[in-house]
Amino acid sequence: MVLLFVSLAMFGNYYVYDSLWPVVDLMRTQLDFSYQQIGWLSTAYNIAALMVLLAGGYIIDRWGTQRAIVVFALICLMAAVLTVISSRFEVILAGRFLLGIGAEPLIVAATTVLAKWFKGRELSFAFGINLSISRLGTASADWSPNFAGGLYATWHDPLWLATGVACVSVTAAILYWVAEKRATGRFQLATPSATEKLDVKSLYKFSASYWYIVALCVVFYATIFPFRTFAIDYFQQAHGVTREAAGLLSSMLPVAAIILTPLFGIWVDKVGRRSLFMAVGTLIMLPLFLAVTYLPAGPLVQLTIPFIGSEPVPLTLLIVIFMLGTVFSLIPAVMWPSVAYIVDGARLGSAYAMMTLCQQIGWAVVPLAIGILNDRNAAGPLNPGGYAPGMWVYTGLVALGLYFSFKLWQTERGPNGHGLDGKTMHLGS
Ligand SMILES: C[C@H](NC(=O)[C@@H](N)CCCCN)C(=O)O
Repeated sequence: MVLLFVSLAMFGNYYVYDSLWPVVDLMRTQLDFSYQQIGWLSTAYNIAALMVLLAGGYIIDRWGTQRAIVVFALICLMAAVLTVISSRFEVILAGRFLLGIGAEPLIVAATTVLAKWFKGRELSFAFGINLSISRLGTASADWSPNFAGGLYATWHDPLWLATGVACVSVTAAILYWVAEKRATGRFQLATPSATEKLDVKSLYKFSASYWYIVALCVVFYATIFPFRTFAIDYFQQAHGVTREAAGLLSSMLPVAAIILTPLFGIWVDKVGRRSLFMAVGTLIMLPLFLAVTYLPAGPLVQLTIPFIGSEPVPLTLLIVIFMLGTVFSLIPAVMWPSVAYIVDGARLGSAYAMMTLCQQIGWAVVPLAIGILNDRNAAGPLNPGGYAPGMWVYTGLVALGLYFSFKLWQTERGPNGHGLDGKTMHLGS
């Protein structure tokens, strides 16, 4: 029950975050927002998250996970309301900032709960379930133009729906509190160690391999999340597909991740070669953004997601997005657990906190840069070529990722390796 309720709280959290992307075109036409302003709505979340992550797990440790999760879910609900109640850009921006304050610590608190309940038992499986249910929130937001198409006459109605989903998140958080309270004393729970706290003093001791993984993490998420920010609008404007079809296409990323991430996890656990998998994933990703930009769209094919919708989409887009979804499953499935293999247990919290902090910095900068580039190049249905510079930025970032993953692979094959290129691995102390 704890896993279910915490995952439902995460479902709401991911839904609210991603609910903005299907209304980008409406915000541009009805509120006259520029792409740069849309970029700011993404960046504001990361700036807030950076500030909260710097405070570390202090609040969670002090309040306990029960109170912390309810409070963070309530902050997400207030953020959802603030994002929708006014047409003023500053108010919507404040809503996205508040969301960053609530959402990222909620993710940290949820991770702490899982560690508390499942450490020494089925922790990886519990993480997998939790991440899949969270990504279902992302997919549902992408599907909302299909199952709630009637709301898409205005930019605000879909965001009121997101506010309703945030209420589900708060309810789930309260139910988790009740469930854990009732279970206290009946189960022996682990006390999570310094999980997710940032211990700055110990950072200089991390190996080169760790920093290559962090660098890959930065460029990977600085590519994939900003691409998702603009993807639905980009498919509509540059490829002329409907919002419904664009939503289905965009949802291929989280849908692939829901299905493939656990499968890749099992595969990699079996065969090892983690650094090679990361390099191969990055290599597959390299041509994809240029492919959507320059390849012919190809014939229309029917994309059907059972119970959600069925829309005609260009074949080239479908193939590219499916490949991107595969990479979105492979790299996180290999990258995050790899850290646990090369950093010893006592410093794992700091290692993950540092990685998440760096992730936010890259993820903060790129949407803004893409927004500015789209505006400067007058990107739109009359000038689809205006989106190309942004696509080159993504490609440049992936090329950097390829360099980092190659360096990681090279290091791991040498005398300073930790066995990430080997077949079998043992977890650090
Ligand atoms: C596991 C990883 N999670 C994150 O990167 C979080 N810090 C932010 C997720 C925000 C999604 N709305 C992932 O999702 O791959």
